[in-house]
Amino acid sequence: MGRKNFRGKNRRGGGRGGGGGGRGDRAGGGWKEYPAIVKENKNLQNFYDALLQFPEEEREQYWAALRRELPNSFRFCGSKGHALAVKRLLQTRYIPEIVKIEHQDGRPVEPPLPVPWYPDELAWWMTTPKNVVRKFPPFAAFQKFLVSETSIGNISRQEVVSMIPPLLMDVRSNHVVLDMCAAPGSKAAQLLEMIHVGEEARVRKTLRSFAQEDGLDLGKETQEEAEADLDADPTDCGRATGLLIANDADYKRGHMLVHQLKRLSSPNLLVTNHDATQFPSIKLSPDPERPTEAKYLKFDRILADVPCSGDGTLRKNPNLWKDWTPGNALGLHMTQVRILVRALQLLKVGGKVVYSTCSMNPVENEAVVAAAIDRCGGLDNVGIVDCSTSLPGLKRYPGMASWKIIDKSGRIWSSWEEVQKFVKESKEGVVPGRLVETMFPRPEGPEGQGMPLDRCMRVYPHLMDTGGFFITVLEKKTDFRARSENEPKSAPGQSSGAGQPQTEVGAEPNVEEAAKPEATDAPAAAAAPAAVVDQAPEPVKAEADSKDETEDTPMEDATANGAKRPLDSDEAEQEPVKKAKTEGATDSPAPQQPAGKPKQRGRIEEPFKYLDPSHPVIQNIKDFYKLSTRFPDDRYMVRNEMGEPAKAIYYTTALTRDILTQNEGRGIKFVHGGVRMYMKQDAPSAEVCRWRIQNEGMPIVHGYVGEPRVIHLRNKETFRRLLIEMFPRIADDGWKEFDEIGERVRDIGMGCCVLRVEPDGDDPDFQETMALPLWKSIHSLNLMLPKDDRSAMLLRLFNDTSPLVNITLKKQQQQQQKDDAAKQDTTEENGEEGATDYAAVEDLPSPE
Ligand SMILES: C[S@@+](CC[C@H](N)C(=O)[O-])C[C@H]1O[C@@H](n2cnc3c(N)ncnc32)[C@H](O)[C@@H]1O
Repeated sequence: MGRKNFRGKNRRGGGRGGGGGGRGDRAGGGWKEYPAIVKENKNLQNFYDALLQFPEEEREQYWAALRRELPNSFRFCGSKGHALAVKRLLQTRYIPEIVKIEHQDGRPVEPPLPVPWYPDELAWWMTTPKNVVRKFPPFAAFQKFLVSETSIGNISRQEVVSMIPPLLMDVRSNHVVLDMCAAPGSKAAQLLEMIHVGEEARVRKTLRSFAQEDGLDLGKETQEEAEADLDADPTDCGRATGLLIANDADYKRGHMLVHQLKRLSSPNLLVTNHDATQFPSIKLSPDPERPTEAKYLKFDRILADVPCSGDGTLRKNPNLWKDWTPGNALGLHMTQVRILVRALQLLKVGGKVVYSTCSMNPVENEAVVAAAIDRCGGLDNVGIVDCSTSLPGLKRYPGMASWKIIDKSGRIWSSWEEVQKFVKESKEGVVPGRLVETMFPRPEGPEGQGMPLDRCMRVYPHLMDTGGFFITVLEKKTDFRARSENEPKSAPGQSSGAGQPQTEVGAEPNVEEAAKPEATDAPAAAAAPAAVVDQAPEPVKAEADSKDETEDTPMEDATANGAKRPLDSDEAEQEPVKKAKTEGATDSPAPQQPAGKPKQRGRIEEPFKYLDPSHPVIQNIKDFYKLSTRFPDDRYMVRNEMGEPAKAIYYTTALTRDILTQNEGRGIKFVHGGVRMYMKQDAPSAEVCRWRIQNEGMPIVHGYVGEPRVIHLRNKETFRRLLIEMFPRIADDGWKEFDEIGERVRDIGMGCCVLRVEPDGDDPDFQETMALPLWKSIHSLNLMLPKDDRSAMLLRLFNDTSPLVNITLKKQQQQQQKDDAAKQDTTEENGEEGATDYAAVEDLPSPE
C-alpha cells in the first residue's frame, strides 16, 4: 500500500497523553464529527466549573477534551501466548501500512500505540477515531482485522478508562469474583480472563508429568509451560478453580453479557439476573466437619460498576450534552449506596470491592463511598485502599473531600444543614427535589473526620485524552452487620454498630441474612429464598420485602438514567448479530400467565442437571476418545428437566457444580453456566461415538484425549487447505494431498478426533499451538469450526480473505432444512442448545 490520503473537515485538535490539553495540533486535516450535536449545556458547565474549580487554562482543556471525539482503543484478550500472537500481527502487518496513510495536509496518520499503564502492552489506542477507521478505505484492512478478531473474542474494543477497575482488583486464578452490574460485559470479560491467566501452561505442565505414563504426546515444552507456577492454583491439576458470577438486573442486557462472555468458553463462569441491591446469598455444600451448618458463598473480589448518570461519557454519547439534567444523578444515589452496601456484605474479610462510575458527580461517587462505609460501621470495618502507586503512568486526581449538590431545579446546595434550614423556613416544609443527607459531604467534627476520600481516583478526560471515570477500592476488615437506611446512627461516643447485632428494617436487602441476628458469613437458611424477585419455583415474598427501597428511590429512575441508557457504539458493536434469537434464552414460548396474576418478568431458564459419571454416554465418550482417567468425569451437565443427554453435554468447574446443585429450586436466576463440551452428531456406524467434541470445549479436554484419536499437524499449507476447504475428499487417494497427515487421516477411525496444530517454529507468523475438532467420514474430512473462526484464522495466519470452498453446499442446505424442521419438534432441550449450533448446521459432516 502506497501513501493513502483521506479527507474530511472540522477535525478538532487534541491527542492522547498530552498531560493537560493533549496535542492541539490536529486542525487542518481530518474528518467530520457529529456536526448536528451542539456540545453545550449551561447547567452542566456551571455545575462542574463550580465543583472542579480548575484554573482557567485547565478548565478550557477539560471542556475541549469532552467536545472531541474519543480515540480508538482496543485490548488483546485470551491466554497470554495467544494474545501476544495477535498483537504481533498488529505490529508487523498493520502498523507498517497505517503509517503510510496521510491526512489531507500531508501529515502521516499516527499509528496505534500501547496504553502506557496497561500490563504487557496488551491495550492499545490511536488518535484516529473509531468511525474514521470504520469508514475510510485506507483503513479497510486494519478495520477487517479488528472486526474479525473481535468477532472471535481475540480483541475487545473497550474504552481505555473502562479497563481500569478490573486492573485494580488483583484477581487470581482461585478467586471467587462477583460483577454486580456486568452488562454488556467488557469488564466482566477482563475479570474472567484474569481468572484464566497461566492456566493453559499449568495444565500442560501437570499433564507432562504424567505424559509417559498416560501415553500422551504433548509436543515441545513451551517457555510459558516451563515457567508455569503450579502453586498459583494447586488443587485441580493446574485448572483455574476460581469463579466469576456476572450479574445484571436487566434481562435483555444480561443476554448481551452472555453473548460477550460465551466467547471466552469458560467453565468458571455463571451469569445471573438479579437486582444487585438484593443479590441473593448463594448456598454451598456444608463443610464435612460441620455437616448440619449451612454455608454460603462469599467473594474475594467484587466489582460494583454501578448504573450512573454517565456524564464522563459525553465523548462517546454526545446526546448527553442535551439530555443531561441535574436530577439524573440524584435519582441514582440511593440505589448506588444499596449496591455498594450489598457488595460489602457479600465480601470475605480481607476481600476487596471496586466501586466505579463513569460519572464525575460526587453525589454518585465520594458521597456513595462515604455513605456505604458509614452504613457498614465505619472505617474500622471497611477501609479505602490507597492506590496511588498502582498503574504508574495513569494520570488521575484524588477524590474530593467537599462538594456541592445541584438539585433538580439547578439550585446549588452546600450542606444538609442548609437544606434543613430551608425546609424549616419555607411554607411547604418539604425537602426540595430528592435531596437526602448522605448526598452531602460529611460534617466537620469528630463524626466527619478521617474518611480518606482522597484515596478515591478521578480520571478526567483532559488528563490523558480519555473518557471520565471514578474508581475506589474498598477492603473489608472484619465482619459486620450493616445499619439499615432507616435506622439512626448511634449517638456520638457510642460504637458505630460494628459487629453488633442490629434489627434490620425493610430496607436491608437480604432477608436470609437478616433472619439470623448474628449472621456474618453464614446467613441462616431461610424457608423462602429472600432475593427471588420473580418466577421462582417456590413463590416467595420479595418485592414486598424491598418496598421501602422502591419507595424512597424508585428503581424506575435508576433504570431510566442508568440501566436503560441507549447502547453506546462499543456496546452496539458487541451486540449479537442475530438479535431476534437471544442467546441463552430458551426456545420455549414465554410461560403463559394465569389470568389475574401479575406478569412475570424474564423467562424460565432450563434447569442444570449433572450426569452421573457411570452414565453410559459418559462411559462411551471416555472409551472412544481414550480419555485419561485424570480428566474429571463428575462435572458433566445437561440442560433439560429429564437430566438426560439429548443434544449437548456441558462441562463446569467443581465449584460451579456445587453452586448449581445446592441452589436448585431456591429461585436464584442463573441464565448461563457451563461450556458446551460434546454435541450429538449423526454417526456413520455404531462403533463411532455420536458425541463429537465441540470447539468451545476443546481447550479444556484435548490434553487428556488418547493418542488413538489425535492427529498431529505441523505444515502450514496443510492447515490452510483444511481451513479453506469444507469437506475435502480423502477417498480415492484424496488423502495423498494432505502431506504429512495424509496417511494418518487415511488410517484413523471414523468420527471426531483432535487435530493438534504444532508449528515447527520456522515461520514467525505460524507459532501458535492449537487443538481443533476434526471429523473423519468415509469420503471426506471436515474441521468442525464455525465459518467466522475459519475466516479469522485464514486472515490471521495467511492474510487470506478468499471465501471458503464448500463442494457439498447443496447437500448442506438440504440437511439444514431437515435440521430446522427437526429443531421445531424439539421441546425437551432448548436453553442454550436451542441457539444455532453453526458447526452442526453449517459444517455437518457430509452424509455418507
Ligand atoms: C454502567 S453499566 C455496567 C457496564 C459493565 N460493567 C461493563 O463494563 O460492560 C450498568 C449496568 O447496571 C445494570 N443495572 C442497573 N440497575 C441495576 C441493579 N439494581 N442491579 C444490577 N444491575 C443493574 C444495567 O442494566 C447496566 O447494564
